Amino acid sequence: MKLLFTQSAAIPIATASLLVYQIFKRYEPQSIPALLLLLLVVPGALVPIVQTHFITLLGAVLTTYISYWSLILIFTVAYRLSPFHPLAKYPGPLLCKISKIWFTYLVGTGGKAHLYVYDLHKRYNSDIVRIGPNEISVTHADLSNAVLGVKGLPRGPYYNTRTHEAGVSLDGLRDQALHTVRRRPWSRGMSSTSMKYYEELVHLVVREFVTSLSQRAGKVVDFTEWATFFGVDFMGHMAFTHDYGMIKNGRDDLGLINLIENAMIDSAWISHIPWAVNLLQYLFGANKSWNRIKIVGEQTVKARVAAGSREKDLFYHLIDEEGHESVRPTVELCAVDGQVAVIAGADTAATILGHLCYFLQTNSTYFDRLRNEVDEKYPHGIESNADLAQQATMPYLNACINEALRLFPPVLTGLQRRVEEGTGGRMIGPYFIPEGTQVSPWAYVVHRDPQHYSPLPDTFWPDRWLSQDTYVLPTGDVITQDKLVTNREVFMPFSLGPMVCVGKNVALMEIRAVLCAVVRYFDIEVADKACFERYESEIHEIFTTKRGPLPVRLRVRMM
Ligand code: HEM
Repeated sequence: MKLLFTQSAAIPIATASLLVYQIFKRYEPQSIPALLLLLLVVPGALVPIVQTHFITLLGAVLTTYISYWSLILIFTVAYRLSPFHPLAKYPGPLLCKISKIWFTYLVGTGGKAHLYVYDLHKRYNSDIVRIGPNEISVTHADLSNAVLGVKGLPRGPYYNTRTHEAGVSLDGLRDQALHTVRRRPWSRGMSSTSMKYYEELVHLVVREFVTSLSQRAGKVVDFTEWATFFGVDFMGHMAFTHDYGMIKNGRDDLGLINLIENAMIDSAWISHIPWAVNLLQYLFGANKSWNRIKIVGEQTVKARVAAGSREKDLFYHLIDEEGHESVRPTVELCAVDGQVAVIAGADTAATILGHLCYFLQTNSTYFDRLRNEVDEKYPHGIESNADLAQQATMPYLNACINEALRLFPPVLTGLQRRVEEGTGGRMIGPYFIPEGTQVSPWAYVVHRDPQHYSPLPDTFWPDRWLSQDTYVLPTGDVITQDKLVTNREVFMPFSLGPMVCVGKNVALMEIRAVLCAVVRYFDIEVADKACFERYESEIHEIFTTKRGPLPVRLRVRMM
């Protein structure tokens, strides 16, 4: 009687799986045809070779496929855990070393990956921890130079998901040279002349925001929701001269906010396993929310193109109306980039406004200090002094904003970069990082590292951003300046270097303007204490930030 599985059957299967494992290790194939070929066709081709060693065809098929796949897995895991792996000397949890699937699971099921990475750095007491087989999180100060800086690293495969039918959006471009070219129209859209125009828009939308909230004075409003109304309406005006009307109507008729949130949730976890994107989309249509956003975006762009360039909004620059570029970008690609602006700009600015409402309401001394500064600056109301650039010089206002951005950067995820093959590796401070490694600095983790921000790195304490000789800590203790560490070099809520947020100045302008207006014109009363108490625990990482409600009652103070 023939044996079920003899040595002569095992040799071809083991050899093929070892070869295919090497292909996976070296080339990381991601296309569906390549995956089908390597995972289904190759073992299928082995069946006739080994079939004679089996009693039944079914036995041959099952044994071949199962042992082929198992061997590939065993080779993979053994190498990743072995001392021969190039990242072997860096600490990290076993499951992270074995596969990125564990980390993806954490992102997809809990939205608390930022806390996980924070804990890992504490647990291993290390500047570098392994969060994937070929990925590290880094907190060393040199990240601002060696990872994100001008001579830093290109983006990693996390960004592969930002490929649309019309092309790759600016925020997904991994090729540094191409990124520089594509960023040019954006930079023109952020010039000082453009900023003057956006300043008018900020005034317009802030005025509408204050008016609409005054009409609801005494009633409960959710500040998280209203901040998002502001963010979306402002970006609509800025990007497309389009009014989404959320502030005016006090609601989101298009359901755009939910769509954006769902799209971010989907891409937050899928982006960690870019090799599976095609498969997941094919099997589960994992792109549904993005497709809906695309439809809404296309309608906005159609209306914008039909209306023509009445104003020099961001789209005017993206579409290159002034003809600066030798090759004009397509309307479709500009539409994608314009939508990116709305998605990247609306929710992030709103997030920080919500965080500020939370922190200042739970620390009334900070709120009072801020109000004193604003009242002093605007004794006759904000309209009397319309130059928003002056708000950049208000020390306490900016200290509060920086502190909120430090503790809860709206882009909560790590900004993945990659040491490309053929570069010979990269030094980050004293650490050698081999080729083929994904390097992710997580602003949330870097900003809470006591080597960069101390004392009380986990506490909201705006004073750390002020320049003084002595400081009174929230604990009541007094420290001198030499005991304070505030490392501005690694302050990265907007990222750093050539891929720094292109909307940083606009974002700061809006945030300052809204915060000044709210503090100047309203008394704020917490309407549901429980929501405020659980606010921090309801913060979830979805690339950006998913946050809970902040129900407040506003009373008009003075106009
Ligand atoms: C508080 C508000 C904001 C924060 C915290 C923020 C944060 C960031 C961060 C961290 C990045 C880098 C992301 C990465 O490399 O994956 C980024 C990129 C970007 N942001 Fe912002 N952002 C804000 C507001 C805005 C606004 C208002 C706009 C639009 C006008 C905008 C447009 C963009 C774009 C287009 C990119 C991609 C830049 C590039 O690839 O060159 N952001 N932002």
